[in-house]
Amino acid sequence: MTLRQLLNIDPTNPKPLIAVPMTLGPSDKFGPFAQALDEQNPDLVEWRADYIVDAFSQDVIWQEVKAGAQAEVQAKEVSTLTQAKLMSELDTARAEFLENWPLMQVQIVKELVANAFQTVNNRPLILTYRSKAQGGMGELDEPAIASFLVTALKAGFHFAAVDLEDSMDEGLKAKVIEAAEKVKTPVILSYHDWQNTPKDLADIVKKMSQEAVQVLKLAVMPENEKDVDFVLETCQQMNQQVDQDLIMIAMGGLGERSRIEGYRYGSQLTFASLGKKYESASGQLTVKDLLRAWS
Ligand SMILES: O=C1C[C@@](O)(C(=O)O)C[C@@H](O)[C@@H]1O
Repeated sequence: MTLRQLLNIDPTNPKPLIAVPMTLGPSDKFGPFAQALDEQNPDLVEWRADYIVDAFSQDVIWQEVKAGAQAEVQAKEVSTLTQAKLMSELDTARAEFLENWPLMQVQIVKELVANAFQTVNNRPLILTYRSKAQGGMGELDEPAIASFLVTALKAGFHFAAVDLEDSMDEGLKAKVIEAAEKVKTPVILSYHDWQNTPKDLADIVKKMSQEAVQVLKLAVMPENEKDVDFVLETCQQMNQQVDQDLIMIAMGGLGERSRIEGYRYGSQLTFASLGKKYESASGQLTVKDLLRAWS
């Protein structure tokens, strides 16, 4: 099944799918992004949740709750001794907070997900949380990332696909895959190398294909034109050998042509940006430049 068929997006169109990243943080304006989306109308949006979710992590929210409680105590006209006593009660408050956190987290994630779907006007949305180690902005640890993804998948909105980092702990990966299966959301297993183009790229693809996922995505950094050819040729070759749909990208300026020509080698989706300020990886073209290159 092609990726277009799998995601049920205009299955007869011979061109690859175009996905634009939504890289909005808590203080960014969502309106201009939504407007650019309407104008450029890509097939999918990739919600890069790592740009926003960390601002609502357990740690951050606790610091806010604590600061609020401290300010309240300080505003009270009580003796220093009473103030000290009230402050010491913060420990109990912390324990209560931790107990309530799972429910709070569900509520927070629901609101973030609802907001993401509203911004993209219910277009097909890929759920992605990219960790710093894999070139993203996210600093949550792996259990927190897995918990976020599972909670987001269960939030009552249908994601077109969920991105899962191949480097994640096997047990946690299995939890996300299980949650995705339950809500019938395909999983894109992702591998990134921001430094090199690994010589054993084909073996990496084969190993990734052992997982119970529907799509494999590999984005690597080429050092020369040969590396770009190597990525494209490996994509073509692996298409014959693995069941999953493939997305293979050579990043950086050198790799630009892989984003334009990749589909001729069987790469079924290409990432492009709604404008330079929204790009999520080096070498990404704007949707306009990509369409120009194809015309
Ligand atoms: O994995 C990828 C591919 C990507 O890194 C790129 O090179 O276009 C962009 C990311 O947003 C996406 O999650």
